[in-house]
Amino acid sequence: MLKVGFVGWRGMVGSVLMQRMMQENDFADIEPQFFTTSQTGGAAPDIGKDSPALQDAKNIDALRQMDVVLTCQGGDYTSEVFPKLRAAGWNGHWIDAASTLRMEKDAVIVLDPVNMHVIQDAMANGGKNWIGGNCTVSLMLMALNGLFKADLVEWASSMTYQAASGAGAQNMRELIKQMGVIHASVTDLLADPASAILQIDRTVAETLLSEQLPSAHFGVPLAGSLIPWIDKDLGNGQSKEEWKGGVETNKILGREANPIVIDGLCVRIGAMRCHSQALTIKLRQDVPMDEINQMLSEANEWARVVSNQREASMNELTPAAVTGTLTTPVGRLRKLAMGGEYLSAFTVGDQLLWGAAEPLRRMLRILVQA
Ligand SMILES: NC(=O)C1=CN([C@@H]2O[C@H](COP(=O)(O)OP(=O)(O)OC[C@H]3O[C@@H](n4cnc5c(N)ncnc54)[C@H](OP(=O)(O)O)[C@@H]3O)[C@@H](O)[C@H]2O)C=CC1
Ligand SMILES: N[C@@H](CC(=O)OP(=O)(O)O)C(=O)O
Repeated sequence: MLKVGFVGWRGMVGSVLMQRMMQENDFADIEPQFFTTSQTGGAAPDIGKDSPALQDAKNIDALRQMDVVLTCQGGDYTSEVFPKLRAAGWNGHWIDAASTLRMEKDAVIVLDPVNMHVIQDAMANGGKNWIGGNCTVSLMLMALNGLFKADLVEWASSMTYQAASGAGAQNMRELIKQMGVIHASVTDLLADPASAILQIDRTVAETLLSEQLPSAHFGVPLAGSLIPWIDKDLGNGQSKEEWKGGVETNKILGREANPIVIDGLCVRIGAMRCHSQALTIKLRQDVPMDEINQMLSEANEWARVVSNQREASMNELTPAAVTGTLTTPVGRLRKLAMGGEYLSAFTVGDQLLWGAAEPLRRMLRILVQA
């Protein structure tokens, strides 16, 4: 059995990974060892089987005993520990949720329903570094897999509606606190059916910009507003999140030499943990809608086409409907007024499942079954 060291298992992404591994009985086929940056010697989590006490996640000698290290601890941890571990001669498999190593030459961005061929090629060539993709990119590729498989995408523009969870657990809490403060500022007015809506609106607008609104994590209001910038400013008008859309998509697809142009704007909205994206896709040819629907729905078992009708879109194509599930529905599919080669699409996916934990869990299974 492979000895697998888990780091970052109690964080938000790590907890979702633990839940999924227990649901799929993955722990039955590995020898787990849990690591920590803060509670060395503490008890391992309850995963339905005994595992030894927590070890120090910075202890290179302890990590070297593992066949696989799977980390959801974050980029700072990866930057500090990964080079030391490799320098110490460790030749095991490193599976990571953080972005740090994604664009390294010897790293594969893993999303096996989309790029199993890339993973298999790397394994055959001795690849050892397996990195989860950016959530927005992975969710877009899961939903639109059929079009990429058929090499129908000439270019795509993705306009995103990204959930608070992408910024971290504290940001999710802050979003709800902001909602609470906004509601509290107008509770009396709401209770009075005769109160003027413009009075309510004015009070809410003042609250959004007041000191009362908690904004230590987002820096600005998200509830009742949005934030049209995610991740670093690259200095050329593009955010780092937007840059990832192009480079990571092409790396996942294994087509860096012949890239598809992907670009757009990334926006944070007040959803909890589902990212949504509106896409304009330029097809290489004018393919009929029934063929497009079929390609998309047959591409993998999680992509599901939602018919482009009001009721279905409102009920099945929203963060509220998709949260906590592994489906990556795609809808609002129609040819745009620009012509038969221009397709619109709207997709939603759980940012912590296919967006973060699930590709890592499945990469571990691939190694276990190899
Ligand atoms: N959030 C996201 O959407 C995505 C995140 N990632 C990557 O995953 C990394 C981890 O993200 P995320 O899971 O959101 O990070 P968290 O902040 O939830 O967890 C990170 C670590 O913080 C420590 N920690 C301290 N206090 C607590 C607490 N009260 N509860 C739980 N953990 C605590 C834990 O380490 P210890 O047990 O050692 O103390 C934990 O492993 C990110 O930095 C990023 O690189 C990747 C894709 C998406
Ligand atoms: N940046 C993403 C979340 C994330 O962690 O992305 P990455 O793994 O590429 O750093 C978001 O804010 O929604």
